[in-house]
Amino acid sequence: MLTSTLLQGKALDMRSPVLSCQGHGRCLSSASPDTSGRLCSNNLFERQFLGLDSVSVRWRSRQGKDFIDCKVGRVKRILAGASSSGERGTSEPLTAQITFSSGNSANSCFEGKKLWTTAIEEPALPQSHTLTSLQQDSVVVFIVLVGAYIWVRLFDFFTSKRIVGQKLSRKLVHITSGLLYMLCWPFFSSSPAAPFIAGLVPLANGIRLLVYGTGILKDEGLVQSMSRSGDPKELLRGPLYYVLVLYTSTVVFWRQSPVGMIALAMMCGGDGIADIMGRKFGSKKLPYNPDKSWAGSVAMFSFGFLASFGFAQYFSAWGFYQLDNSSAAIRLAVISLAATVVESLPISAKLDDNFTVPATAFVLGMLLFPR
Ligand SMILES: Nc1ccn([C@@H]2O[C@H](COP(=O)(O)OP(=O)(O)OP(=O)(O)O)[C@@H](O)[C@H]2O)c(=O)n1
Ligand SMILES: C/C(=C\CO)CCC[C@H](C)CCC[C@H](C)CCCC(C)C
Repeated sequence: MLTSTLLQGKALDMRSPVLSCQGHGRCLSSASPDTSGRLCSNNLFERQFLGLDSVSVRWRSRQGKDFIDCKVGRVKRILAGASSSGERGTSEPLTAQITFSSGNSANSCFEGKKLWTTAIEEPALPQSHTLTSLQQDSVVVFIVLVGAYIWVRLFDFFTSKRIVGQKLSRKLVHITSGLLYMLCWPFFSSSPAAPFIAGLVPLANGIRLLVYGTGILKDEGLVQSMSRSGDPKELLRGPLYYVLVLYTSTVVFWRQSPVGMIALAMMCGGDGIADIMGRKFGSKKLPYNPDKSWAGSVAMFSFGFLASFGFAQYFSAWGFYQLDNSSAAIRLAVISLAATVVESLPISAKLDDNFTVPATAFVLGMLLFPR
């Protein structure tokens, strides 16, 4: 574990954080205040470091002649920089996202845009000791691809053995596939190529749906567990939209923004549970749509909100972003309500829920959770 010693005797610039010099490496002379840090949303400050594996930060803010010690900032995430080859060499710059907060209003400790940075020269680890980003992503994507194939085959089996009815099987695949896929996102590397490698999973399943949906190949089990009517062409609608939304959320938003996660939580969790609860308890129909019910919509709002809030905690725990829980809860509730209202409209015949629900979440998510 690295030990840390704060830079001593540095006349702190107004509201400039002091990055500690730490580790087994040799501390180089501290760099001059560097304005290259990028002010991220939600109190994240991103800064490229040379050769660092970890930094610890203490942010002090001067108010008059006194300093206010903010809560010790901590490194949320070291995002390994990658050279063109996608490999991280020890000489490659790293990006650390660091959170700051303070005993008083965060702003007073966060207005600074300058960082004192201290680079540490570290002995280059022999390549054999470090799994390169590409190796890590290749292993993870292979595991998830196999997992996806087995997961869908499992429901084929349950359906064929009549352990689970065809309608319920389809909905369980709908609910669980995307959420399980999202749970795997943190295991990919922090290379810029990682989301595109992870996106191979929905892409491969989309190709599978195209091949079986167009009849190029036949697979009765897959069709039964993925369609309502048993018509292979149905794979080219709801299921195909579903994997396209998974792919879009992965490559456009990935884990750095909650927007993609919210769309998947609403499409997979919310819309999926609406069907199950609506069919079971949906005796009271909506006044403007006899095909949908209050039970289904209430279930969609509740489960969609809980799923998105839960995944927000999950990704925050991994350090990908830091959300203020009360503010995030309100924004997530607004998005969940909007997506639920859109899903309840009598438009499913023309516009598939697997398009309208995530589209609503994408638009509102980008407005309420700007990058
Ligand atoms: N708000 C909702 C949503 C669904 N349902 C119930 O669930 C059934 C299927 O809902 P729907 O969203 O139409 O699912 P599908 O479109 O069939 O399935 P998918 O979204 O996977 O295409 C509806 O007929 C209804 O009985 C409901 O009662 N209330
Ligand atoms: C029936 C479905 C939607 C209609 O509303 C769901 C279709 C599911 C896809 C065919 C399979 C998707 C697999 C995921 C991309 C990856 C899941 C990985 C995880 C580890 C199970």
